[in-house]
Amino acid sequence: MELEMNQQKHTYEVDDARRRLRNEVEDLESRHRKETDRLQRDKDESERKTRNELEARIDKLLKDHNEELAEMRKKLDADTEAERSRRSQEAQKIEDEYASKLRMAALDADAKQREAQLTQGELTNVKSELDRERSLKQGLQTQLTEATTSNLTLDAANKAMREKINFLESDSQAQSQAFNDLHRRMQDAIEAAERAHEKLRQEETLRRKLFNQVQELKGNIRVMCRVRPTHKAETEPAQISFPDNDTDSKEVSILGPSKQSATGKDVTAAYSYSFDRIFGPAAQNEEVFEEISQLVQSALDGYNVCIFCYGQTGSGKTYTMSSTDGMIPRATSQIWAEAQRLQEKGWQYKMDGSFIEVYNETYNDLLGASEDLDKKKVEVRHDTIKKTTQLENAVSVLLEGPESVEKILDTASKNRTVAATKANMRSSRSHSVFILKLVGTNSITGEKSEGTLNLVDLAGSERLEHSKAEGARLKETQNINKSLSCLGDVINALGSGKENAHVPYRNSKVSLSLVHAPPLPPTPTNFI
Ligand SMILES: Nc1ncnc2c1ncn2[C@@H]1O[C@H](COP(=O)(O)OP(=O)(O)OP(=O)(O)O)[C@@H](O)[C@H]1O
Repeated sequence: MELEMNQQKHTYEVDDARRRLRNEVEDLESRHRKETDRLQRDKDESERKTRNELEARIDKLLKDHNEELAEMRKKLDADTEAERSRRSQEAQKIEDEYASKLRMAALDADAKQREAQLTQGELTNVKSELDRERSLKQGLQTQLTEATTSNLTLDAANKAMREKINFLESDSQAQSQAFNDLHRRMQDAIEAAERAHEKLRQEETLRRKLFNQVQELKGNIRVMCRVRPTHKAETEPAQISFPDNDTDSKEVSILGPSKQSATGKDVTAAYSYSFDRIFGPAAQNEEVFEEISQLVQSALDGYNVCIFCYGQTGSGKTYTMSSTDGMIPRATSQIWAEAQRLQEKGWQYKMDGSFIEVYNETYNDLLGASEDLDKKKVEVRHDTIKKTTQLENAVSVLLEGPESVEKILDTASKNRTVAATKANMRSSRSHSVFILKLVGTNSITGEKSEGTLNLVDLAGSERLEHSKAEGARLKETQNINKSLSCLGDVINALGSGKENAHVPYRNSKVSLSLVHAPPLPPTPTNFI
């Protein structure tokens, strides 16, 4: 029992010892674990510190290294730059030396070339001197030969002269008589030529007078009619006949529309008109000009000539007046040629040309600047004391040859084109007046003449009721009709034949622009 109890006690003690041991082991293990953890932490901390220190050292080392590198690079750059500038200075020096050597060489070459040129010049001089000497020698030789020949000729002439002198001496009285006769005859011939010239001048004055008397006898006012050819577009042209086409060419007959008479017959009325001259559709501008060229001549003789073209729109007024072979170019070239011819007879002419447009009873200068159209105020002024008429504010061109006329017509045509863009059909709705002033003086006879040639292209003459015009067009048509009717009054007054009859020039701008001659009203004026 005691054994059992000892055994049990021993078991308890062993168990207790075991338990204690186990606890101690566990305690030891836990302390060991804690110690291991602490050690591990310490180790980690120490490693981290070491790593940080290492990294900081590496960074510092790297920074130091980079700085060192940058320093070295800077130094290297500076060294390189210094080396480069030293090298470029050296190169520049070499270049300068080379350039100066080149300059020297060029100067040398120039000097050599100049020397060569001088030598060449000298050589040429020597050559030309040699040539001169040669030709001098040749000339001298020729002269010598000629002198020898002329010596022989002179000898022969001398001999002949001696013989002649001998002959003349024997007949000198007869010779001097013949010479005196010849001299007298020559004086007579000179005097006869002088008389003939004088007579010619008198004849010219007489011719002028008679020529213009003939013109006046033909009528101061002449009315001619030109019928233009039918246009293709005209489907029902008027039936016109020319009964005396082969003789006088003064009659024209127009067939009216056919109507039924009271007896039921178709009758066609014929309307006949007579003029001073009729030009049919085949007539060319040349033929028309032949008829008026005598009037143009009168203008040179100091008369005032007006040539009008009147008719409805499209009837051929501009074609007759201003086409390239129309009356204006033809008249001016005839005047130019005639003025040249009259120079022989002592006449000198000054010719001034102006070209104006009368639109809506206002003057426009067709030779002025196109931008001045409808802006610049052109006026006609009469000086009743000086008995002169002036176009104020309008360009007047001195005619220095037929080409000046071309220039005038060209400028006028350009201005008319500009005007046409302002108002459609404006050229048909305006009158244009070409004015040529001709002032002549005769230095031999002392005569003077002052004439004017007016070539007028009138506006189209539509009837108001036919034109169906309204607004601006109505105003234009009224102005045209008024001016044409006033012009008719002027022509009637001039044609009345009454002396001192009042001529209403001032009632319209177009007639006013045609009064040019001193005294007012003008000296014989011819109209077509
Ligand atoms: N005799 C002619 N021979 C050939 N063609 C002509 C003749 N007359 C006129 N013409 C032609 O008829 C057309 C009208 O003529 P033009 O322009 O001269 O008429 P106008 O009377 O001046 O008209 P407007 O009053 O409109 O200015 C033009 O094409 C012109 O070339």
